[in-house]
Amino acid sequence: MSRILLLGRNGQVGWELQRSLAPLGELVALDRHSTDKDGGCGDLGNLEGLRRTVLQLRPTVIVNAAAHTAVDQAEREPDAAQTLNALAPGVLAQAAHEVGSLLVHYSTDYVFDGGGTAPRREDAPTGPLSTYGRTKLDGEHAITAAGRRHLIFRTSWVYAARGGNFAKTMLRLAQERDRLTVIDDQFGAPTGAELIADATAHAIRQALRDEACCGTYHLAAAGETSWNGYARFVLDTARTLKPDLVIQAQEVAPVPTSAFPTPARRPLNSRLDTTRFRDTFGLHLPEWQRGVRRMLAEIL
Ligand SMILES: NC(=O)C1=CN([C@@H]2O[C@H](COP(=O)(O)OP(=O)(O)OC[C@H]3O[C@@H](n4cnc5c(N)ncnc54)[C@H](OP(=O)(O)O)[C@@H]3O)[C@@H](O)[C@H]2O)C=CC1
Ligand SMILES: Cc1cn([C@H]2C[C@H](O)[C@@H](COP(=O)(O)OP(=O)(O)O[C@H]3O[C@@H](C)C(=O)[C@@H](O)[C@H]3O)O2)c(=O)[nH]c1=O
Repeated sequence: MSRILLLGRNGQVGWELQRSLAPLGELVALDRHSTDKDGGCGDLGNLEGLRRTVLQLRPTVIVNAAAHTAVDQAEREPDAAQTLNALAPGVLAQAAHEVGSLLVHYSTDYVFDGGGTAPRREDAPTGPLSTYGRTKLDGEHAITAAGRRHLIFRTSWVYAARGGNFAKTMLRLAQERDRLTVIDDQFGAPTGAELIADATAHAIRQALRDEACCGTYHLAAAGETSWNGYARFVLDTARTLKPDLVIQAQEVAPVPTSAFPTPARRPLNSRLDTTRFRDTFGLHLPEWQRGVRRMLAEIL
């Protein structure tokens, strides 16, 4: 029977993984507060504890859903971001190598520089614009350098019913303000944690049977929108699903990136080409609107 070690169990993706991974075997799900007493150390900042956890548990699969995901905050605390997003995945990869585990990890569209308009393939040149993107890319490199079989899923614009995300921010702001200003020149695909978790479980099953499936994959919902288009869709759908919801904002004004300065630069083109994922795992990735609608129906 497989033993699966899940790190970051309380995040958007981690929470959904608890559900999707449970049928695969014995699941040991940790968060940053988990200590030896309840089955290991789940703090990505404690590199020695993390390593000990893997060596003691000897899991068949390690799924790392924990990360430093506060994009602007990472500019102020690059060392913390580097430890969580780069050093910890490196330690996990090395320990996985020692005990023979398959390591599953998540990365981001923010490893790219956002040039052009075409969806990026996995082998496209990277060029992160932010500390978050750079540290996530360092994490990818640390995993591939360890030389053990792994799955790295680069995804984008993640949302879930549980946890904080852009869609929920828009819903909150639209109830407080008359007008929202939202960038309309950054493009990507909002991707549900539920979809990521289901696809991960499916891919793990396949990778345990067939080592050739290992590597880096783009895993994102189909279609594309801008943050502005996403915000409009969220508010329009919310109005339809819950007509008595008081939405103050009458306008979601489109603005260019230059008019919305943030500490971290974000890519203009976050489109991910998911052909490799589809061809390898044979899974249909639905249009982004479907999951967003479902999430809104759940939370409203
Ligand atoms: N969110 C997004 O838009 C995107 C995310 N990704 C990647 O997907 C993965 C999952 O992201 P998502 O679920 O959205 O992220 P969340 O921010 O929802 O969850 C991240 C989790 O990491 C945990 N964490 C933070 N610091 C530590 C630590 N020191 N030790 C252990 N756990 C820690 C957090 O714990 P706590 O709850 O206690 O803070 C949280 O549960 C990440 O690798 C992320 O980089 C990729 C593309 C887009
Ligand atoms: C709140 C707000 C944001 N924006 C812009 C800023 C930014 O360009 C974009 C998204 O803002 P956020 O800060 O919510 O999202 P951000 O934290 O940049 O989201 C990213 O998170 C990391 C973890 C990832 O890996 C990425 O795929 C991506 O999902 O929307 C507006 O234009 N108006 C607003 O009112």
